[in-house]
Amino acid sequence: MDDTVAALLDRLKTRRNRWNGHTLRAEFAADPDRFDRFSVAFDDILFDYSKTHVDAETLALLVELAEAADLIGWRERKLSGDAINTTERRAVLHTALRDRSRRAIHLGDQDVAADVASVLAHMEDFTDAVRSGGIRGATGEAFTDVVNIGIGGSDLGPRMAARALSPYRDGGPRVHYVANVDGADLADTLATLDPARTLFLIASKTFTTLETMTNAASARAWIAGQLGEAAVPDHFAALSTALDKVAAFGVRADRTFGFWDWVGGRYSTWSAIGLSLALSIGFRNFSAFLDGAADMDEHFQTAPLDRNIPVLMGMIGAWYRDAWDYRTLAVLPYDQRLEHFPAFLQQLDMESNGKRVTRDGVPVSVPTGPIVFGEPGTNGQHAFYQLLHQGTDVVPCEFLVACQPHETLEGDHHAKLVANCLAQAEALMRGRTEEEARAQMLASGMSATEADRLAPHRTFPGDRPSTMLMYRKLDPRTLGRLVALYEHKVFVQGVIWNINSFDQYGVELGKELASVLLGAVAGGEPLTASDGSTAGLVARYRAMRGEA
Ligand SMILES: O=P(O)(O)OC[C@H]1O[C@](O)(CO)[C@@H](O)[C@@H]1O
Repeated sequence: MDDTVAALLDRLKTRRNRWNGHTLRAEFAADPDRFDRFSVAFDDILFDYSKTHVDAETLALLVELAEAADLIGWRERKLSGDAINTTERRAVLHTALRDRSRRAIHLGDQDVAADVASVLAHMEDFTDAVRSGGIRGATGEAFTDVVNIGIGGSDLGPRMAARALSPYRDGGPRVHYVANVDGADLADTLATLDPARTLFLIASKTFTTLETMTNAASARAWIAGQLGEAAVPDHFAALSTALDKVAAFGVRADRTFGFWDWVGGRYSTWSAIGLSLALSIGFRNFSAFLDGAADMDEHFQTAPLDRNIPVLMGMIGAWYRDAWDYRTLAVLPYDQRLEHFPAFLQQLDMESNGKRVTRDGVPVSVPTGPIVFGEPGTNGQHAFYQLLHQGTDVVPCEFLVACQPHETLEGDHHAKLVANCLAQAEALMRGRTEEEARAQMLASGMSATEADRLAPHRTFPGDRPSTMLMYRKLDPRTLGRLVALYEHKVFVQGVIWNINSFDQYGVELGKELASVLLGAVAGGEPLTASDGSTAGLVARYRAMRGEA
């Protein structure tokens, strides 16, 4: 890590001491303008960070840190197509997938904008034809169901977005997502489907991933078994960079949607990998989703650092991770249709920034990415919020909430939802002192002895930080903005930590060992290199199946 960056991180650690014996609650009491000073709006999205331990001086230090880490330079290098994924020697150009200005970028002989436009046009034609019944299955039936077979980045983004934007389906096909190699995933999905009306999308950047290839082979066998081998080409499309492997699987060229090695898996929803989403919500809505991301790209590129939402989110996260040693991050959407957003962010954040060496391969000197988890509110309130409020670990929280619902139900669902969201953030920050807890119990008529006994249990330490993203409505454009916002946030943190956010070697060792173990698990081949525990478990597994 650069000396200036390290010195600034040290100054931030010292700055943290300002909060010893001082609380956010006191800060709000002393500063009636705190919300205005520590919130920023970008069109329909408001980012409120006034409930974090940021003050004017800390904000200035965080901006200085971003500048010292050369965030602006890295942002430019990324956009220009430099190979900033240094380990894999690849450009990182997912922003080009939604760049409506079609800014010219050439990678060697490749005209990136032209290639993106051509695949998008193909996706649009296909989407329109499937949705209108122009493209049908082998028996002449229109497609009512689309099954995306993919995992990781080839699953989580489109799955999350299709659920989030389900009100925009407008007669489009139902979309299903099969990821797990556990046969239960595919079998349970197939049980609900009519093969004559089902279209499969095999989504895999590499077209080698064990889970996806296993599920694709079984889906292919299911169609061949139900409709005959000749029906297979009519019921499959593929989304991949590995066009030769797609052809070998038997997918027709006109059903093949390509993308490129400069699109990372977890950043690929904007590419052909988003086809299931486009089929679900129609291409016009898919375009609005891309436009929303482009809006956020523009904001990230042009807004001053201290008014730049992804920069602020990234820097605040880095401040809590490095100066406060907070190890986790809860993402809490008060928006049921964002139920898959935490899982999507787990891959985006943890696969990107779960790194222990710098770009130069030396151990990092500060903690990197947090453990990300979350659930939609209000459900999470009845599960793990106890720990958020009274546990021994402080968990910074990111709340998300829409101002307008899609529903027009009787009753006050949305007002109750929003009241709960705001209340949780307030409760985490404000807390309740032991005196307040005791006074409340006495006021309710409880005896002094009982109030004394219960007071420690009913005390909330408070001063627990959270941010709030409040947006008008979860429509395609806003979802595009939110997803791009988090992409940039993760990038910002990778720059501060001087790590490569765009490789994922950490997933490989387990995959390699699984392929070694498969022979022993499935066929009883001798285990030569495994430890005693693994060998014992394999033996037990085979014995339980009567195969030993
Ligand atoms: O799209 P593919 O090549 O099947 O890969 C799926 C996922 O596997 C990973 O390589 C590792 O989990 C992810 O980065 C990727 O999104």
